[in-house]
Formats: sequence, structure tokens, C-alpha cells
Amino acid sequence: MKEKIHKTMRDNPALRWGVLLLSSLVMFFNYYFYDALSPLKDLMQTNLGFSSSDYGAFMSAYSVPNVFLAMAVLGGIILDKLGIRITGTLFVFMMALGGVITAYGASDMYLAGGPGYALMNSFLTGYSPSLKMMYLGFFIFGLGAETSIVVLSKIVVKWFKGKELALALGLNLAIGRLGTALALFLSPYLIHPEWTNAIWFGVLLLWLGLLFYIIYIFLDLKIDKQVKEALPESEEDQFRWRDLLDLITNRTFIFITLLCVTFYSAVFPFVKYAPDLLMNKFGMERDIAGQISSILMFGTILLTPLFGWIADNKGKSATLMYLGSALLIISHLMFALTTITPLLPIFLLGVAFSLVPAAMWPAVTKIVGDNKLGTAYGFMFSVQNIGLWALPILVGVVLDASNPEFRIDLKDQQFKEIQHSGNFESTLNTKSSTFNNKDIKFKYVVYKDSLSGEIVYRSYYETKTGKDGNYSINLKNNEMVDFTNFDLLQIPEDARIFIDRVKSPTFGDNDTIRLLETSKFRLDENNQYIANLADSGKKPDKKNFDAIISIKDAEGRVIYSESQKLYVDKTGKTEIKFGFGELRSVNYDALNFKQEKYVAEIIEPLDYTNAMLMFSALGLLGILFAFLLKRDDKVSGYGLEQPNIQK
Ligand SMILES: NCCCC[C@H](N)C(=O)NCC(=O)O
Repeated sequence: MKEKIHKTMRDNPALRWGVLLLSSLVMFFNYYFYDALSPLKDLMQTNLGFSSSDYGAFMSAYSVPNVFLAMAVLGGIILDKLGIRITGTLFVFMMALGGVITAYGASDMYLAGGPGYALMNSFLTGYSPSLKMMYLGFFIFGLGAETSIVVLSKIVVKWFKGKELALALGLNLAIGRLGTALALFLSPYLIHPEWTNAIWFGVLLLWLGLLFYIIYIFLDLKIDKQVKEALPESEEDQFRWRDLLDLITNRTFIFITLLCVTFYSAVFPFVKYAPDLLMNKFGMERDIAGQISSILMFGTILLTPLFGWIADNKGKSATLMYLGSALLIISHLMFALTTITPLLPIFLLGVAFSLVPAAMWPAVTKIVGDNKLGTAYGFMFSVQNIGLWALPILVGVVLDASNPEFRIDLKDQQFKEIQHSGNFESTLNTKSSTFNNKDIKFKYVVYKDSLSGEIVYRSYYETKTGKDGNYSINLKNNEMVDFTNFDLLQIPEDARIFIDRVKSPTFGDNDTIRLLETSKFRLDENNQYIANLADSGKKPDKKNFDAIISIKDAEGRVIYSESQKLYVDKTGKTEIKFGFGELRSVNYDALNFKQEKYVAEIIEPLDYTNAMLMFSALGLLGILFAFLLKRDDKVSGYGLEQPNIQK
């Protein structure tokens, strides 16, 4: 008898790959937000008063529900009971909600006493209200995120089973990792004019993810109807407690789970600190540090499929995992003990982070079989989250312990003297000699008062340390100032305002037209000035244009300069709001820190040696478990060294 072939939407390649695109984008936004804050560690320290331990605790909030509520397992059970549509919407919504709460906790509105501030200020008073609100936000985000990964993988399996499943799962993960890479790359550029914009951008993506998920629901409803007509309901993928028991009594599975937790703990938490490490140890700018950290993830997108192909066709999965763990240690030790260009250890880490996942996840299929795969991955994710929870905290604590005096408070008298002379001299307080005879970057931060933590001035200085870590800074060389409160400026009577239209942003100063030069100007109480470009006869041809606005003294020295988008009305008038654009330069001598209440500090670079040694120790554990796994495979005969594809 001829069997009737039911065609479903799964058989339409455009629809199938379209579903993969939707689910991968949700994955991408998930991974993006997870690392959107990684290049902003120092900004959380200076703007929110976080210590490294606070930062670590905040980052680990993601994993708390996954460890203590075993969400990746529980989420899998909920998924079986409530189905893809309800579970997915619920958990993707949680990600988006968690994102909003995280960003809100860092916002000016919240810091000014917005909703929830008083409540967060009323308990555990040793921790800042921002830390508590952001912790709650990242907790809810993590609650949604890990279970969402389980749901998204299930969607891919649903549409690709019996078709290009391995490729689809690989692409799904690769696009997720692209999210991490882009977050590390993009966040440093999104901190202007307000640093929290970089967080809000990630939040926007999470809500876009929810929208994409809702679009997917319509396709899911339709395919369920078609599949029900075509096939009887399958029970084989459902969660069973008995499966879990089988898994945790399987020694090979335990070894691979232990390798998973040690290996991933030395990678994902490292990424959370990587931009800060590069900024502190190598004195890099934030954007370059973000770009170099992102190479790691971009690299894995290319290399994981390559190593996956090797494991599929040539075998040697256990050896590949062993090799990856060895590279992990070499890379972390390089960061800890050498000052070799960071490109090399980052590259090695990228190779390691491609080798182990490419070999490990498919190897689980051989150990547990297809029908327990959902439970196995859920369990591994939950155990893995123990590491993703503990490591950021431990690294933060180790950083604080190994850098007890990296923030030097400038006491009143010292602050006044420094203002006058512009000179500051000190010696680095670190135990390691990594920072001796090196070009190092320091931060100088002035706060309005000790309570609010509101920054009024921040600049960076590069100087060479001596053989014992001694250094001196001349505050007047403030070419790298990134923030100043406009109200600090003392503008002389005979100063002039200059407006230059930027013709091409690429060439900046070298391609400008002078539109206005005016003396005897008055700023109103909001530091606004209405300029009349019609008077100068240089009305720009465009209504909106990029401008450089400068205030110079009578001798033509720049007192203050910023870039702003200006709008010119029909009569030729344009309104300048000083202090709202992107700061370009400020003359230190024109700053007036005369009020008594300012608080200032010099922030030295953090010594990451001990933290990186800790990551190396984890790598050592990883290699031990990889060795045990390889040895055990010979006895248990799962064939981890055999090709995944049997010819
Ligand atoms: N969103 C970043 C953390 C993802 C952890 C996730 N449980 C996982 O293991 N993903 C696999 C991978 O290699 O990215």
C-alpha cells in the first residue's frame, strides 16, 4: 500500500530557513545583552561607585536562577507542559523585562530617587541601590535567557529534524555568538553622549526579540495544525525524571559535564572582564579593547564549523577537547604572566573556544542518545551556570583583594595643591612588576560631593612608570578628558564663540567652514546661546548640520570645545546648548574647582595577574577532566574518537 505523504511547512525551505533566522535573531539579542555591559566595567565603577566585587556579583546574577532554581532543567519541564508558544513568550518577555530593570537601575532617573530607589536603599545598605536594582534586572534577564536558549533550540529541532539539523543548530549558536562579538565591539561607541545608552540599546534589541518571537508564534500555530494532521503526537522528546537519574549515574556523562563547567567558566566570565583587562594592563582605549575582545567571538564563528567538520568526518572528539583545554591554559597564562601582544592569547583562546564546543556538544549525543538529549543539555546548562555564577564573583573579589589601593583619594589639601601645581606623583601599589617601566593610563575623577557620586570632571592620562612603578601625572596635559561639567568653566569677559560647520565627519577639523565668530556673548542660566547666522552671512545650506562649537580666549587659546548637531531656522537663528554635545577639549586652567565639597581620586590601572592565574587554574581542571573523559571513553566504548558521521 502506498503511504500518503503529508507535506508541511517544514518542507518549504524558505519557511524553514526563515524560522531559523527568526529564532537565531532572538538568540543574537540574548547573547548581545549578556555582554553589552562588559566593556563598561570602569564606567560602572566611576558612575555608580561599583567595586570589582560589585561588578562580579552583578554579572553573576544572570546565573543565580539557573543554578538555584535549575532553570535550564525546570524550563525544559515547563516547556514540555506548556509548549513552545507559552513558554517561549514568557521567557523571552522575562529577558526583555530584565533588560529594562537593569538599564533603569543605572539611569539618572533612578539615581535621582525614581521609583524603587527608596525601597532598594532600605535594606543591605552596604550595597548601593543601583547594584541591587541592576542585580534584580540581570537576575530576571538570566531567568529568561537560559530557558529561552532551550526553547529556541527546540524550535530549530522541530523544523529541521530529519533535514539540515546539525547545520541549523550550528548556525543558531554562531549567530548567538555574533551577538556577543557585536556587543563587545559596539558598546564602546554607544556611550556618548550618555553612557547608559549602550545598555538601553541592548534593551531595545531584547524587545525586538520579543516581537520576532510573537511573529514566530503564528508560524508555530500553523505547523502544529499541519503536523497533528500528518503524524501522531510523539512522546520521545519529553522530560522524564528517570532519564535524569540515568544521566547522573553515567560516569562519562559526568566527566563531560565537569569539562563543560570548568571550560565555560574560564571563557564566558573571562569575556566579562576582557575589555577591562585590556584597558588596564595594556592601556588600550575602550573601543580598541572591545574590538580585540570581540575577535575571540568572531573567530569562533569561523572556526567552530571547521572543527565540527573535523569531528564529524575524521573523529578525535576527545582529543580535540583535550587540545582545546591545553590552549585555554596557555592563553590565560600568557595574560597573567607576560606582556606579549594580547592578540596572540586572544587568538589561542578563540581556537580553544571553537575546539571544545565543536567536539563537546555532538559528543553528548553519543553518550546519552537522541531521546535524552534535551534533558542532558538542560542538566549541563544548569551545572555550567554554577561556574558562570561563581567565577565573576571570585574574579571580582580577587581583583579587589589584589588591588586594595588602586583608588587614591585626594584629601582636601592635596586636591587644592594639585589644582594649583597640576602635578601628582605616586608609586603603583601592585605586587606584580607587570606595570614597571611601562606606558600606563591613569584616570582622574572629580565628584560633586562624596554622597551623590555625581561626576563633574573625568580625564585620562598616559605616563611612563619607572622601574619601581613610580609615576607622575601633569593634570594640565588633559587631552583625554571625556567629561566635564560645563558649570565648572570660568569664561573670561573677552572670550569668543566660534561655530564651524563640519563638511565631512571623516575629516573633522580639517574640513570645516567657519560660520560664526562672535565676542561679547551672554549665556543664559541654562548655558544656552542663540546665534544668528544670518548676521554673518554664512547661513548653512542644510537645516541640520554637524558643528564644532568652541570658546576661545582673547589670545585664541581654546577654553572649551564640543561637537553638536545644530538646527538653523528660517531666520538664520540657531540655539546652542553648551554641555549637551560631545566634548572635544577643555583647558584645565579654566576649570574652577573652588567649592569645598568636591571629592577627587586618581584611579590606577588594575593588576589582573592573580585573576588571570585563577582562570589558568580552571583551565588546569579542564585538562584533567578532558584527560579522564578520553581515558574513560576507551573503557565505556562510546566511540568519542570515531567520526560522528558513520560512512
Ligand atoms: N548567553 C551567553 C551564555 C550562554 C550559555 C549557554 N548555556 C551556552 O552554553 N551556550 C553555548 C555556547 O557555546 O555559546
